[in-house]
Amino acid sequence: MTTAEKNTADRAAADLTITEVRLTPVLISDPPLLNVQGVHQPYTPRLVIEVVTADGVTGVGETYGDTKYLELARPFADLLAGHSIADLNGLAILAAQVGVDEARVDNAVDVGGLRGVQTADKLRLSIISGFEVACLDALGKVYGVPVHELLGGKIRDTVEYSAYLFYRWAEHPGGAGESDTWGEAIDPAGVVEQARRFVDDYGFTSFKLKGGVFPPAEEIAAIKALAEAFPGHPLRLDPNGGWTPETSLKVAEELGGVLEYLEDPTPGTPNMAEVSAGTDVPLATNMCVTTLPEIREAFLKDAVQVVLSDHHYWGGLRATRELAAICRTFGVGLSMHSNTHMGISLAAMTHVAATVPNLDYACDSHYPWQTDDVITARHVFTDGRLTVSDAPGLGVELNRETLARLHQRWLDDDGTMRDRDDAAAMRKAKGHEDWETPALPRW
Ligand SMILES: O=C([O-])C(=O)C[C@H](O)[C@@H](O)C(=O)[O-]
Ligand SMILES: [Mg+2]
Repeated sequence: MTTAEKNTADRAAADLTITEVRLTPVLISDPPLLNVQGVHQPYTPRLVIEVVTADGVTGVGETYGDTKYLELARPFADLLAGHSIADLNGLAILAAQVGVDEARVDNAVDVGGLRGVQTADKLRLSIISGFEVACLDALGKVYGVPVHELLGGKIRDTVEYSAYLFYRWAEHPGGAGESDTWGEAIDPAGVVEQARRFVDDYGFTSFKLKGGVFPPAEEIAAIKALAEAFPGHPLRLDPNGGWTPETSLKVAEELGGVLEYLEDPTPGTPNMAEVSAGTDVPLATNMCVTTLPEIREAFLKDAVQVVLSDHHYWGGLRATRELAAICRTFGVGLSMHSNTHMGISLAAMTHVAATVPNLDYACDSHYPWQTDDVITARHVFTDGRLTVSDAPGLGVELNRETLARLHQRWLDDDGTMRDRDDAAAMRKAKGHEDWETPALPRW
C-alpha cells in the first residue's frame, strides 16, 4: 500500500463520533473602550468549546460567553454525544431542541455588544457557530487539511484587516483591570496618535473609528484629522445607530469625500433607507441586517450597500458563505464585523474570509486590543494582513495553562463581569454615576 493509499484508508477508518465536549468560560481583559452605550468592562466573557472524537481528536471553537449563551451551550453540549463532527447541518437540528428562556430575549438592541436586535434564533445561531468551528477544526485535523479547504478552498493567501480605532480612557475607573500603554484618546489628536500606533505596530492601511461617543461635530473632526494624517486611506465611522436620519445626512455631507462607508449611522432599516436615499456615501451595517429574515426589507429598500458578516451570530462559517452568496446576488458589498474575541475566532474569521470571493473590504477585528489569548502563538499582522494557515484544522493550539488561568478568573468573579454591560461599567466613572444606556438615536 502506498503512503497516499494508507492515509486514505486511515481517514476512512476514522471514528468521527463526538464522545466528549468541554465548555470553558473565561474572562479576558478588555481596555476602557468607549461606545454609544458606555465603556467596556475591565474583563469580558468568552466561551471556549472543545469537541473530542472517539479517536481522541480535539477541535476548538469560541463564541460569546455571557450567561445567556452558557445557558444554551450547556444543554446543547449534552445533546452532542454520539453526533458526528462531519454532520454540520445536524447542529441546527439539535439546537432547535434547546429551549431559549424568553426572559433572556428582549427583542431590542442587544445591550451587550450592539449586534442588532436580540432574538431566540440569534442566540441559538451564536452557539451553533462556536460548535461548528470546533467540529470543522476537528474534521480538518482528522483529514489533515485546513478549515479553508473544508469550505471549498482559499482564494487568497492573506486576509486584510482594518485598524479598529476607539475613543478610550487611559485606565478603567479606579484603575480596575489590566493597564496598558495606549493612553487616552478623546479628541482628534488622540485618535490620530492611536491610528499611528496601529500603523507602526500592525501595518494597517484602513481605519474604522467607533463613534457615537461624542457629539457628531467632534467625530467629524476626528475623521477629518485622520484623512489629513493618512491621505487616501480608507476610513469608516460607526456610531452604532447613534444619530437621527437628519444628523446622519449632515455627517454624510460633511464627510462625503473621505469615507469608504458610514456604518449604522441610524437605527433600523427604515431610517437607514431614508439616509441611503439622500446620500452617495455607502451605508454599512452589523445592526439592521443580522439574520436572514432581515435581509429582504433592507435590500429591497436599498437601505444598506455593505453587510458586515460575523460568523458568530450568522451561525458559522458556512452560513457566512451563504450570506456572501445572497449579497453577491443583490450587488451588496460584504465586510466583516468583530466583537471582543480571541485567537480561535480570529483564525476562524481568517479561514472563511479567505474563501469568500466578494469580501470587498478589510475585515474588522478587535484582536489588537485583546492581550489575553488561549492559543499558544498569537496571530501576527504583517502589513495589516494575516497569512491564511494551511495547517490541519484552524491551525491553532490551546495553551492549557492560560485557559486554566482565565477560567479561574471567571470562577473568582462575583458575577459582575460574567455578562457584558457597558452601561454598568460607565456608571463606575466619576461624573457618570447616573449613566443609563442612551435611547437611540441620541443625536
Ligand atoms: O461594529 C460594531 O458595531 C461593533 O464592533 C460592536 C461592538 O460592540 C463595539 O461597538 C464595541 O465593542 O464597543
Ligand atoms: Mg458596527
